[in-house]
Amino acid sequence: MNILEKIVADKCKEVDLKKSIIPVSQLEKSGLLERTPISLADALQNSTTGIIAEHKRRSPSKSVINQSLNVQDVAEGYETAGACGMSVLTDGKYFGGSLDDLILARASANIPLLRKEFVIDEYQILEAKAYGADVILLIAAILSGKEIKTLSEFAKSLGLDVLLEVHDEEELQKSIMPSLDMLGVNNRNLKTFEVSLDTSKELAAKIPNDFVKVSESGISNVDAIKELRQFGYQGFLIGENFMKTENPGKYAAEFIKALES
Ligand SMILES: O=C(O)c1ccccc1NCC(=O)[C@H](O)[C@H](O)COP(=O)(O)O
Repeated sequence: MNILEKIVADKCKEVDLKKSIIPVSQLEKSGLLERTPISLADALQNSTTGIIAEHKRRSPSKSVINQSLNVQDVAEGYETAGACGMSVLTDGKYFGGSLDDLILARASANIPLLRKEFVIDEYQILEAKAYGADVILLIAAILSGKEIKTLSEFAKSLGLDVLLEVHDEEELQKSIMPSLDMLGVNNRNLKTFEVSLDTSKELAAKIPNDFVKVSESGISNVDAIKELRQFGYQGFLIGENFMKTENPGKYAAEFIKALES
């Protein structure tokens, strides 16, 4: 089994357990689904920088990145820095995240929040909305075209934006559908962890212009963003480069200032 298969196998068990503890009917009755989400796609289209800054404590590829930070400080720092949106990893076993992180980020920042999760079930989308997210991620490498359609249409019915992530042309071809808002190209191969920004450059022309293009992973400097913009990218998801510093918000502010100059 590769790491992605292991994550998905664990996720299936986790979702089944959660459904038995907090059933869908309870989530629906909670009143938590009433909030009107903020669109990340709109924010990216109206932005001059397009930074989506991530909260990421650890990862399968890098092990520990930063476990000593308070998620509320990070969220506040990212908003003050001028990030367009924030990505919050909610997987516990592999990334050290949780839904509590999402709640705390929501309480501290009024920018679009992406629930960064391995979504395989509508239940996780309901959770995303209930805990304050504005956007969900769907990963083409772990879903069929039919699943992408069902899950993205469900997210849209709740008013959430959908970011669909691909890593190659085959994943892209099975995924293009009107219920997606943003198409993200992950520069990291999630099976081998190899990272190359060429992945974004090579796939750019194959992504229809109806979608906001987002480049994800391995972005560590302003010049890389300036180059990716030439390929039509409007969003840039950055995790480790911010999170490995003592003060991600302060570092993101310097990064964004440099991007604007
Ligand atoms: O980051 C990993 O090691 C990883 C492994 C397996 C599945 C997903 C993984 N990462 C999720 C992401 O896509 C990144 O956190 C995100 O794009 C930011 O990447 P980076 O700026 O390189 O931290």
